[in-house]
Amino acid sequence: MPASIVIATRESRLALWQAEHVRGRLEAMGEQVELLPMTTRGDQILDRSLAKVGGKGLFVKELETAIEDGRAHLAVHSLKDVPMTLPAGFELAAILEREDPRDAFVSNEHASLNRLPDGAVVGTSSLRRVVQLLALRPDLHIEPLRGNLDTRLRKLDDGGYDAIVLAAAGLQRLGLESRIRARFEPAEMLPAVGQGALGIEIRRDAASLRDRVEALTHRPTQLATLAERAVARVLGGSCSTPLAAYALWRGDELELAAALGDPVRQQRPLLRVASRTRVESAADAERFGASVAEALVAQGAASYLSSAAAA
Ligand SMILES: NCc1[nH]cc(CCC(=O)O)c1CC(=O)O
Repeated sequence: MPASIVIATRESRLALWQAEHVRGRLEAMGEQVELLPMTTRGDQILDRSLAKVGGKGLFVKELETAIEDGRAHLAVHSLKDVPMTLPAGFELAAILEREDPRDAFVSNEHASLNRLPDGAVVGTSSLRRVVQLLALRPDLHIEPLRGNLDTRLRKLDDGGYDAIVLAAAGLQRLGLESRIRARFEPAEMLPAVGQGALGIEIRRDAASLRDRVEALTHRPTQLATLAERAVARVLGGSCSTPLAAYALWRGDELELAAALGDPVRQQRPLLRVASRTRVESAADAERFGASVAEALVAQGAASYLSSAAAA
């Protein structure tokens, strides 16, 4: 019996829930597991938009250092926070079954986006959510909203916003489902790449650990999210790119939808692509995602993306 597996985790309630969830799954397979909680730069910086301070990688870097140093063996991430290309020497050893991928409308006074009064204030710092909210309701005032889930809910309750938008999966994991007033259908608010799924990161040279962990992979989620991640990778997306991509199984075919907004001219019409094909392997999924990215390029994605570079 090998020694216990150490999971490096952020200390937010959501990160701890996710790490505990994976601990439970591994223990059910007979593994011994310990958690190593740590604070990351991304958790410390709450006053600036993530896009400006270095992106989502900020939440991941310290965890990777702990794995590199041998203080921990793996990290559990919300897949949507994992950069499209991992640093050399790391890989995703498992992708767990996706939970609710949708975005949630959260408000104390209002039942849904459609019922918000003209000019209402909606909180989100996600450019993906901003451009899709404005496409649905050009009258809205969007205000930045950062912090972990509890912080964002407190800022709503303090009266700074009429409504906020959060991932349903995060709220559900923390037992905060009752805060959800409405769920957006993917057709109106397309989820982020990987939203609702968990990924397990290990060192690429940890072959025996990979063998022990990869049994947690849910193959349909893995293929769907590989396709989504390929869209973002081919477009060269970062978190300053208002990109959404969501893949859904229809029998043995994968249906992949993607939407791209302009990060600067946020009212510009979104570019949208939806396509469906048979997917049987990781290579199929990545090719499919790349073809959807190419379709966005054919619609003029470059002019949307160069807006980000100029900003
Ligand atoms: N960006 C932060 C983040 N990363 C993962 C989730 C939710 C859980 C998930 O999507 O798996 C959230 C909160 C949110 O976007 O509202």
